Amino acid sequence: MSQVEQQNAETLGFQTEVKQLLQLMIHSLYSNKEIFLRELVSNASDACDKLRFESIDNPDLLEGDGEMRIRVEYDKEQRTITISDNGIGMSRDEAVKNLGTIARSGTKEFFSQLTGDKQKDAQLIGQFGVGFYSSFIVAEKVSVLSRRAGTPETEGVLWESEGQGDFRVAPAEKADRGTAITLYLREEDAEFADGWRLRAILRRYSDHISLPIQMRKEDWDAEKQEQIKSNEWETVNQANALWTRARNDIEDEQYIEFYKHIAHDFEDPLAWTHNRVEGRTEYTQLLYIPKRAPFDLWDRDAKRGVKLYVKRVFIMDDAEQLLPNYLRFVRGVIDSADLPLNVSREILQESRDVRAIRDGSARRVLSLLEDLAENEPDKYTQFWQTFGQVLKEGVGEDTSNKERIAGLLRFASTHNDSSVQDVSLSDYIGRMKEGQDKIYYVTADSYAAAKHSPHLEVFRKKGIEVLLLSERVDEWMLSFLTEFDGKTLVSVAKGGLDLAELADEEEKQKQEKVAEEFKPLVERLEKTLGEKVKSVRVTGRLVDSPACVVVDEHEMSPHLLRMLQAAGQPTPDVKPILEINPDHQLVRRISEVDEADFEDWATLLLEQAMLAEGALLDEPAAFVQRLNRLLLQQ
Ligand SMILES: Nc1ncnc2c1ncn2[C@@H]1O[C@H](COP(=O)(O)OP(=O)(O)OP(=O)(O)O)[C@@H](O)[C@H]1O
Repeated sequence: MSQVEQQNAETLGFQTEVKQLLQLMIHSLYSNKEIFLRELVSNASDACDKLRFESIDNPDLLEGDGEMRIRVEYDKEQRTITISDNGIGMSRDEAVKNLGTIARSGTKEFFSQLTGDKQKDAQLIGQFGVGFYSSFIVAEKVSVLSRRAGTPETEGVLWESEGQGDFRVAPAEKADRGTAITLYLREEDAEFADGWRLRAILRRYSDHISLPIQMRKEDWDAEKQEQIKSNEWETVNQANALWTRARNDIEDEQYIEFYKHIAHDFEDPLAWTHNRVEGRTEYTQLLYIPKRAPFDLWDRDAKRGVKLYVKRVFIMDDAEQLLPNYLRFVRGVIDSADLPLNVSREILQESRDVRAIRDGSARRVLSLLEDLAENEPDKYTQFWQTFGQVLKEGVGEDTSNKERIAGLLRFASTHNDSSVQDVSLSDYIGRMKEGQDKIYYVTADSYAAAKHSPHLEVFRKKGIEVLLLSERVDEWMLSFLTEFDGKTLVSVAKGGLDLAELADEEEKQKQEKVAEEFKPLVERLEKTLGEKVKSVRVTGRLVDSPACVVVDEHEMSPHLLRMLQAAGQPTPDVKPILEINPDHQLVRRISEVDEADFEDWATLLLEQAMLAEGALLDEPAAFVQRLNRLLLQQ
């Protein structure tokens, strides 16, 4: 009979998401079952870290025992494994909340991305993190006996579940604080209740855990021909903080496992950097770049990934002051030798040491990225695809490193005619035409809109490269990035575009002549369109399109205006400048139409220019009527 089937026991349902996660996990993660141990040891280690931190202010919590440790026991006959820790433990309410619900940011995104394809979903689950629930990959029943540090022995809790729809909780006695989790293994998973097997898994996945992980010592009994457990405990991992070891003494495999522990990620990291910084502020940093984006990457208030330690004592998770926001995808550990142990978030905000750590860490991450970009371009491309948009925020956020961040940016460009963002500003400069001293770009709502922008026509004709920008953050970023390596960045959609530098004498003369010739039409258009435009002028920038709209150099681009409007922000009233292509048949035709039709033609010219540029028309129905009227005249 189950231990929980007694008085005062309560049966509660799992949150729907937990049920779903359990189902998915059992069916998707069967090929990598042994990870359950890593997850449980990782939680046990976190629980000890939390207690150590809370006990700085409240030493009574330690109940006279400050030696944290994790123990792993097994019973072959009973087919059980028990993982116990003397960490912070859980009260009844905490057990119900923590082991019955998922309250993590990104949960909604995670569930919305599931496909039903086992392999893909397994990967997603890995990214999301399975934690405690991974016990059910191998266990048909799990029982958790826990008591929060500092509470009476009678206030323990026993939690039990078969990992189906519900779980049971009941009050329980527990002499020592902390948590003991017992897995009742499924018959087919009995192999895990074995000393060799458990030791091997612990060494493989949990060697970096800084607390001792202990198992009962075992000796070979020649007579019985089996391993006999003694009462003595032995430590089976190295049990010192990985980041305190010398780089040469750490295998890549160990770095990778450590990453999985701190980042709660199944995937290997993309790259890492590990350094001891000496001097006025002393600290050790071990920082990782993940391969995949977490589910809450776009949530600027989501947890950050850097854990703060002070002299190897865990202080806090997601210490946002340790890295600038635009590097929020970085995971890792920073261990300071200077900060006080009782440091609070408020102190962190003001500390000079923290500022030094933050600057130093940002520089390290940028060096790591520069190194990847130069020496491992494939990895850098992967990085850029995943986190490029976040890094772009740095151009505006981190003035002291602006030039370095700009050097790391990658763009789609007319040069390779593909949506892949792999052109750097230096690549662009290296390909500049003779006489060209500006970096040209276009911004639009999508790659396709950017690529087909009428503003590009003359650049195509002259073979001048233009960067194609279509991410939301781009406009904002460009307002900070006006120059790179002494070259100004110029939007091809802004009025002041001076292509004179690229036109020869003959062309210039021709343009002036044409402008004179079209003066009457320009004036007529201006009069007819009135308030709808700021002005009308002849342009040399178009080849295939009859007209386009531009804004003045210092005005907000139409794309930015639209983004602000969509976000409900107030926007200035910016009127477009209509530019017409004197070589286009339609433009020639307009100069010849009857006065009665002229307004329709003029308005249509403006409207189609706006549509081509990605704008929404104020009166789309009127546009359609106008178009139909003119079509029927043919
Ligand atoms: N050994 C333990 N001692 C105390 N609390 C624990 C222990 N194991 C789990 N918990 C509590 O249960 C919560 C849920 O654990 P779970 O492993 O599902 O998720 P997590 O550790 O928060 O995140 P992840 O899924 O990324 O590992 C933990 O956040 C912690 O509060």
